[in-house]
Amino acid sequence: MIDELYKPPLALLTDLYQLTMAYGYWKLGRADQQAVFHLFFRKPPFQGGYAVAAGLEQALQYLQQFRFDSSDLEYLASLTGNDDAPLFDQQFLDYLGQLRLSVDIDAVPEGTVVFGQEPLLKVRGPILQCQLLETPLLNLINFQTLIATKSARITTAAGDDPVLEFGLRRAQGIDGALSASRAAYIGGSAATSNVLAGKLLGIPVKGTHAHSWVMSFDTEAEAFAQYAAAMPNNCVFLVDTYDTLDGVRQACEVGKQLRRQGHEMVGIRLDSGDLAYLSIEARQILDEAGFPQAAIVASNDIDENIIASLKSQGSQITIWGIGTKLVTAFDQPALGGVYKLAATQQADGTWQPKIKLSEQAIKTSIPGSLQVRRYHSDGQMLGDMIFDELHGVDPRAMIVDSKDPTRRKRLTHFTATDLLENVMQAGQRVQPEEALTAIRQRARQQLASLHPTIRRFMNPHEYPVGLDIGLHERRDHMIQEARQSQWQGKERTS
Ligand SMILES: Nc1ncnc2c1ncn2[C@@H]1O[C@H](COP(=O)(O)OP(=O)(O)OP(=O)(O)O)[C@@H](O)[C@H]1O
Ligand SMILES: O=P(O)(O)OC[C@H]1O[C@H](OP(=O)(O)OP(=O)(O)O)[C@H](O)[C@@H]1O
Ligand SMILES: O=C(O)c1cccnc1
Ligand SMILES: [Mg+2]
Repeated sequence: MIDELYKPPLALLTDLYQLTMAYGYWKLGRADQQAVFHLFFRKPPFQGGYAVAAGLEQALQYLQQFRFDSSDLEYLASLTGNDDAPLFDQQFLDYLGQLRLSVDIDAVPEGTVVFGQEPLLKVRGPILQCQLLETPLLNLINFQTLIATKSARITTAAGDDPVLEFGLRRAQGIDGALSASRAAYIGGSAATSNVLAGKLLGIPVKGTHAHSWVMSFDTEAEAFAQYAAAMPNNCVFLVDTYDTLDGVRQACEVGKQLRRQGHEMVGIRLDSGDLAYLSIEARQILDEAGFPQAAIVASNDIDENIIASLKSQGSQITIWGIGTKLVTAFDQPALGGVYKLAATQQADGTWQPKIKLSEQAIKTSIPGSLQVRRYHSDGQMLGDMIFDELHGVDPRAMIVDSKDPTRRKRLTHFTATDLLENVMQAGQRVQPEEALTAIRQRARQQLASLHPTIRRFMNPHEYPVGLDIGLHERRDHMIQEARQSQWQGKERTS
């Protein structure tokens, strides 16, 4: 069953409406019309000030295996419309059978800190292909970006203390667990309890023991002693099965025996009760017993806000075990990333920018073939400019806030980097897989170069992101024109 579910090709892992549109383009002879789509989110998750991009590697792997096999085509042939006739012509299904991706993709590298409205991915190629990819790309990028961001918040709160990701049992199924472990690691967690994620993705694995181990013996002292005998080099004793502080004393006794045998107890784990009070008391007991280096691991429904609170209470926790709240992104379980058409090529070869209007300014799309230019100075990120590569950057070097055009900022005399890099050309991957450790390091470095007020959990300072002033003016013009033609249309029909 698991093998069957995840066996490529996975071209059917899309919404049916992508195939109904693909069919329409094919019938109209427009399948190969060139188009540009952008994948972006509008607002960072968790009411925060930033997000950490993740999931590109899995997206590229998806694209590399993309094709419809005969069983996919047989299934599509079985679909019918409301007249019970087949939904798709056989010639279209033959076309899908032959289809190989020829799109170009530019993407921000994983681990990049990104903001609302900025394309994380730009797909350029035949409109039929671009459209089919909307759903799988969103599926693959939205979730990992969400979890990498949650992990960045949690690890920021933890500071120099390691965060262990313990989420497998609460994750959204098998793939939800594996991709959450990967994204959590990108966002800064130090290890996972998920052994399969360790094997498949090379993430360090860590584990202590559960209450059941203690409960299976007559006494806690015996449980710790037997655990130490079995695994003297990995002793983190869970001390809260009966009486937490008594448990810490028992752990110290076994720690002393271990030391006599030439091993050192790693620490203890607290999994209930007042974690500030208990960690402070536990620290004192451990120190007095000669274990000032022993770690105090804490788990139990912890998130970034609880970490911050515990730290402000002077807690002595040194390692954080975080499951549910991390891998389910508990307080915001989905990132609202979207994938929008932004330009099409005309018969004469020129590109026509496309715009979608909305009552809400933030939902009016940004037309063109976009790139993001990031300005920095002295290791600090200062602002991002979204510009249209078809026009280049306006010499006025000014960004305009797309939500409030009165807010403008000049960006000159700084170093600039363009964030989107070419990762796929004519359907072929052109960048090798990046090491997860390098991606994690990129996230770490970029988070460090963000002003702390932007990293704040509550009501963060807004990082300056704006449209190149030329792009802003062209977009504004398109908005006015689109509104006007709508009014004229209404007048004609009324
Ligand atoms: N000092 C503290 N300050 C703020 N939050 C805390 C503090 N100590 C523990 N917490 C958090 O409070 C919540 C306590 O949850 P709950 O009442 O379900 O746990 P418990 O009764 O201590 O343990 P359990 O039910 O697992 O035996 C957890 O989310 C925990 O992380
Ligand atoms: O709390 P999380 O952040 O999800 O971390 C993982 C939790 O999983 C384990 O217990 P489990 O929740 O299975 O049982 P318990 O709550 O009864 O200890 C562990 O003891 C943690 O409490
Ligand atoms: O190793 C642990 O302590 C652990 C692993 C998974 C879930 N909770 C705790
Ligand atoms: Mg629990």
